[in-house]
Amino acid sequence: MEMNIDELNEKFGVEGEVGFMELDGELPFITITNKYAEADICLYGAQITSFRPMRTTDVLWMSPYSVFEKGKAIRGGIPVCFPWFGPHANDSAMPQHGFARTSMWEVTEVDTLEKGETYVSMQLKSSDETKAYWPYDFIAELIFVVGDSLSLTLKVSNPSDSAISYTSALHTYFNLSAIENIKIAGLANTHYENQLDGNRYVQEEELLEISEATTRHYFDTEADCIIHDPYFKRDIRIAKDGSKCSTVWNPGAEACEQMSDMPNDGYETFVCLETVNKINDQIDLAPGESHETTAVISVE
Ligand SMILES: O=P(O)(O)OC[C@H]1O[C@H](O)[C@H](O)[C@@H](O)[C@@H]1O
Repeated sequence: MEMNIDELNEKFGVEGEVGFMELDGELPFITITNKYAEADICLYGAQITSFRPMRTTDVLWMSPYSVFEKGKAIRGGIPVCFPWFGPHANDSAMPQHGFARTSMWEVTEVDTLEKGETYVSMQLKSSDETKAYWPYDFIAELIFVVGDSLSLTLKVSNPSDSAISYTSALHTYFNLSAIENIKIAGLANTHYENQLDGNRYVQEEELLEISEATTRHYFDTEADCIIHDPYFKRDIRIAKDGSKCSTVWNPGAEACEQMSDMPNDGYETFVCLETVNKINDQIDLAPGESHETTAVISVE
């Protein structure tokens, strides 16, 4: 049973730190304020839409034209793509990026950790509704730790007695001063598939700069990536675990114009650098197994 705002506040609210409210329409959000940062997480999609370490501008980009309506994906923050990332493998009628981002998640725990960070866990379990898209049993948990860094972990468990396989992404939209100002470190000498021409390449440049529509899926990337943004005077570091694939996406001007939930110049102020399990890193879970994918985002 879905809990209402009063019930959520009663059960999980923490005076002065964690509250529940309807923001941007009728969708319920968790709002977090602690000594390190502020953050907003929507229960629809378990999607964090804002992470503001103290005295810095938002690390996450949100489209001002995003819709906040059940049945539609929220544009910005960190959508969770699961149990598939990208189009469905063999049925084009299925939703792009799976159903996790358009499902209501249940809050299972809220806690204040020893050093004052806020811990939130949310859960999405298989149901008749999810089985209409994907006929398997699963338990997905998304665990956030909001401190001076933001950590999120997608843990997927297989409670059934047959194997399951999935792909996923923590599809992070980073807020930039401007796309032409940034350089991304951490991807040099790695192989990638360019989704826009279907070919595979090696990135020879030390630093990636983005000057046109870009959709690259990098393999065997386990190192930290750093987005240097000199005009915002910050470096954003993305460390990860349990993921060997990273996707870099920016739609560029032309594709951006086609997207109704993004202003025409939206592409100028974000880049998606996504923590992915796909291509050579699909996850296969035997009965009883689980897998954790973690991204830790910090500002330097
Ligand atoms: O528009 P969405 O369904 O949210 O997808 C946005 C983008 O997500 C990923 O980065 C894919 O690689 C892109 O091909 C896609 O355009």
